[in-house]
Amino acid sequence: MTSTTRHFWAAYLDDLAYPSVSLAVVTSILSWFLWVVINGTYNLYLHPLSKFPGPKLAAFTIWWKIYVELIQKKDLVEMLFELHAVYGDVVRIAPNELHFAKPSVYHEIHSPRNRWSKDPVLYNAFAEFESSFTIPEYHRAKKRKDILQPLFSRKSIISMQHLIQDCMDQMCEGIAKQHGEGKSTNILLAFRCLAVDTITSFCFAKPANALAAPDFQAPIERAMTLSLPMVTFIKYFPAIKTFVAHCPPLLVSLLKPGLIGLVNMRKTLWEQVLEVTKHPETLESASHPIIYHALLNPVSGHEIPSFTSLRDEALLLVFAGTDTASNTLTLGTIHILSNPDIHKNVVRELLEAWPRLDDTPRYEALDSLPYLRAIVKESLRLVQGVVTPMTRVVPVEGAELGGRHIPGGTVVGISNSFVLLDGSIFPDPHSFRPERWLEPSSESLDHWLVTFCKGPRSCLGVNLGYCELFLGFANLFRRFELELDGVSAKSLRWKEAYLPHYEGPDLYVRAAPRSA
Ligand code: HEM
Repeated sequence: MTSTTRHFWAAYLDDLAYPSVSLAVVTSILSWFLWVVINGTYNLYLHPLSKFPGPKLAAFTIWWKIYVELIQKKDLVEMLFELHAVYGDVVRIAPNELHFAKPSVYHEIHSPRNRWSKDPVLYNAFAEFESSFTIPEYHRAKKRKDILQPLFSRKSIISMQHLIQDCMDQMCEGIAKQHGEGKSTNILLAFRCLAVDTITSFCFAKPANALAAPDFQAPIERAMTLSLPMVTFIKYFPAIKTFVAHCPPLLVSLLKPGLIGLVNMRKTLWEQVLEVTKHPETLESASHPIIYHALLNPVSGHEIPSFTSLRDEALLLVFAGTDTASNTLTLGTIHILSNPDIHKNVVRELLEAWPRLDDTPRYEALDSLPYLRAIVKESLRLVQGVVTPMTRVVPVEGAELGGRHIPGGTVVGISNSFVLLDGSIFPDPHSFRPERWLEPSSESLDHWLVTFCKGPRSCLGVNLGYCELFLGFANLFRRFELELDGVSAKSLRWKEAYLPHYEGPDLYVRAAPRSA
């Protein structure tokens, strides 16, 4: 024993005789260490998942995954591809979590027959209270989604498409104005502003007015961009979420000035919730049906959500509908402009279907254009929607996945990337090839287009999403002659932050308005 260790133990034994703060600290650390070792040993050798392959450290402790994501700053999905190459189709990536690689397992996990819960660890990171997105249990989430579903049905979207077209018109005016000033357009910013105004005008009849910001530099856009990467931290350290949610606006603006747009947006949404809950009669003055008509309707036989839950529902809808749609439009636009043949084909089809610029076609007409349809699908495929595995919890009785029995309580997932980038389903999967959706056998591909997820927890906003994509591509490519300004499809770089989070250079596009 060295003299230092001798000294430590002597002090420790002294403390035992005369308990003190230092004794409490040392005892807590030793107990914690002992607990980690006992728990880790149980996880390795006795846990129901101990027979599944994977890195030993991942099986031992959740800290391995935290280390990879937060310290190494590696994308989880990138690591998953590496792990499957070593360990095969099923990998244990945390003490109680399995990830699968076979695309067929996607339809087993997200089967319409399943009533599985969402994994609370992941989904609690998104909001403090309940919303259709974050309620873990199927039955409770279904009740909430059933209330909202009619508003987001295809019929409802078709009847309210003028709201979306109004946002398109405003975006196109902004782009034309930039052209008039001799500027190129940052197309990602333009689409983000478009998406946030569309969702806020559709859901609340209160557009965020992001499209009115000069050069699409809207504070709300900036704030949403800054806040998304926080999800990766918050899922492991949920206390951060509570801190941020209760932080006085002044402190937020001092700590992270970019987040002030979010503070303002929350304030606006919450004031509306306060107004409609206190004075439901104000809903009569709304210009069209909004989410509160459904959520606060006592005759529908549903429980009326609490004030806090309504608040979080509103905020989550804005987040769910903004980056998803704008990422898809951006990725598609940059790929189309990087491929002259694809560009020519889509413009030719649009000029035929939309001969006079003043006669803007309706969504139903655009939806039937085969090449535009192929563009929309290929953009959805390559953008992938959500890249982090959308984890679900296997019910107590266990389940068969990929031909193996999975014990009840296991957290299971398969990232969208393992389906949408699978070369046996989509040959040359990293290339943007709309033609793949036009080939005779392409109908069977729809089964694998999982960008909106599948099953009972699939996207509530799928119809609104499709309408935005068809109108977005059609308006941009019909109304403008476009070319890339110093970027290409190779510039597109994304980092995983649950969604793909754009990290590449600013995506400038020169957009000259067509005269007819
Ligand atoms: C291109 C556009 C969109 C894509 C690719 C997309 C994709 C997805 C995906 C993959 C999920 C499953 C998430 C998970 O379980 O972790 C989801 C769920 C959801 N989406 Fe979308 N979405 C889009 C647009 C929208 C829009 C416009 C809204 C607005 C209403 C919306 C609202 C929701 C909601 C509320 C859920 C939660 C459903 C549930 O948990 O049962 N999405 N979306």
